[in-house]
Amino acid sequence: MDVVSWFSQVSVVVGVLAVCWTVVWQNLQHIHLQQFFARSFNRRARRLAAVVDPYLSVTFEEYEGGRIKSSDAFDEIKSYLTTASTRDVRHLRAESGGGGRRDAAATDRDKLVFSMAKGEEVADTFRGAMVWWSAAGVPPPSDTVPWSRASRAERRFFRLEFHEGHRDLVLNEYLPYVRRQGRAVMAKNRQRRLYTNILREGFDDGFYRDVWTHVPFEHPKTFDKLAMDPAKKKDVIDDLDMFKQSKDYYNRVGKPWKRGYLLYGPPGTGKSTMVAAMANHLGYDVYDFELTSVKTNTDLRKLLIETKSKSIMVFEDIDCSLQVTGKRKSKEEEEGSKDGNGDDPYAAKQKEEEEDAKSSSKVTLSGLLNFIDGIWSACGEERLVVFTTNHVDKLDPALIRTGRMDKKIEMSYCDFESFKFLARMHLRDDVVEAHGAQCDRVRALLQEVNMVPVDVGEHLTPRSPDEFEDAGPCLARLVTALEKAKKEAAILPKPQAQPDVSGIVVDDDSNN
Ligand SMILES: Nc1ncnc2c1ncn2[C@@H]1O[C@H](COP(=O)(O)OP(=O)(O)OP(=O)(O)O)[C@@H](O)[C@H]1O
Ligand SMILES: [Mg+2]
Repeated sequence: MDVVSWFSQVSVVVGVLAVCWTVVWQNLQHIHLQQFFARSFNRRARRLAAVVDPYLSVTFEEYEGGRIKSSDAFDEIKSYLTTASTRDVRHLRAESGGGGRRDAAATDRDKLVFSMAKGEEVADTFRGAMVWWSAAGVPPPSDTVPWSRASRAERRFFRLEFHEGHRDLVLNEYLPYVRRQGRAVMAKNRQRRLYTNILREGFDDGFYRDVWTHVPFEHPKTFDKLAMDPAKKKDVIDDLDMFKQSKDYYNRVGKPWKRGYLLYGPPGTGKSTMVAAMANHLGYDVYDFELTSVKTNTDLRKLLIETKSKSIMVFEDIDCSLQVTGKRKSKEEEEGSKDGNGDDPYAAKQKEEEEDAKSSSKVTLSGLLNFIDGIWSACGEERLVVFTTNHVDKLDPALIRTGRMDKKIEMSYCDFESFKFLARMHLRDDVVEAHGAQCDRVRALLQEVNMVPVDVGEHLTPRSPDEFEDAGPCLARLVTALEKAKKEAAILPKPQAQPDVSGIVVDDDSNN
């Protein structure tokens, strides 16, 4: 007799016993000795069950903690089973893996990661103990909200079965081993991701599966392709490296392992590009927070809870996303109306539309401050919070004080060093030496006019294959553009330099 049919016969016997017990129990309702019989019968039934079915099981559900957060254990087990299951299982689930890593070899990019499909079972051994994993899913309860896709999703889980005699080994040693191995597999197959939060109606049903959507993160920018002052660049890279290695330090001082960066400067100076370079340098995922799509502080917290460790949380153009400009904003508005701007119907309409867009988000400054360093900010670790802005002077000082924004980096207009860097990147390594006269002219002009790196790069981009060989026309285009900008600058007032906020220290009185 094989094991399966033996078990099915045993199950029948146990089933019959269970029915008998129910009948006896119902008939004992009115008998005085009910409690005595119940206790002793239960004890014997448990012993009998242990003899006929000495197997225990542990279930790992995909969502835990009241279904707020996807379970790390579930993900780790899923990854562990990719190695254990592929040989023995007939039905597999396939996902792309490894392709999001910039260092991934071309063959890695085609790689797929397999895991067990629902209904499959696989055996595993650990120090002589045999265990069985199965993948299953149950339909959602019938009373879920009909329009919410998340709530209609199946509840997936893994079940582990093992002999009672291996209880301690499995619970205390095998499962921690599985989680460690799973994490290692996840790190190996990790496909870096760029997440975005999209507005979802009706997701507030206790099941927050879809608050983030993602695509593979494949931005090609790295620090060695970013034009900025070499000393400043080195400082940023050192700071990032230090942060990555500082787990013990953060533990020792009792601070959540995270760091805030403020990138500020005119449009086109490389702030967003710097975020991509940071993510590539650290190997982190990027969460792009679109605050205008976040309705309330509570929704912002839900988004935070669903972010994973080793990630960069970016708030682009923070001054436009939210009313974080504090009292200064209303003062400006007052001044604006005094200037008579209110008479311009086009400007008034545009302003109204902007206000409408902002008012769809009820995220407040204090909500954002709490997000950065409130009690919830400590869930997860190894994360950067990055704000970018074109108008650093408009931000509420509480938002950017040290401790919230630990490092403030100004991205500025192109200087001659940055020009040489961009010229070598876009054209040839020897371009500066080969076109000395034109480059000297560029140097002189850059001292007189401001041009952002994106524009310098655009003029230096070759427009025909010949221009790769001879950089003259590209440099000439740049010189012409700079001369034109100089003429215009002579007529228009010079743009104001960004204020220095690097050492700003502000009282923390707006976090209440
Ligand atoms: N310092 C730089 N080094 C190399 N490339 C740059 C630099 N600055 C800008 N660029 C190029 O210019 C383009 C625009 O840059 P980016 O989007 O990073 O600017 P930004 O500062 O974020 O602008 P905005 O304030 O409008 O968001 C990118 O394609 C980038 O490659
Ligand atoms: Mg940008």
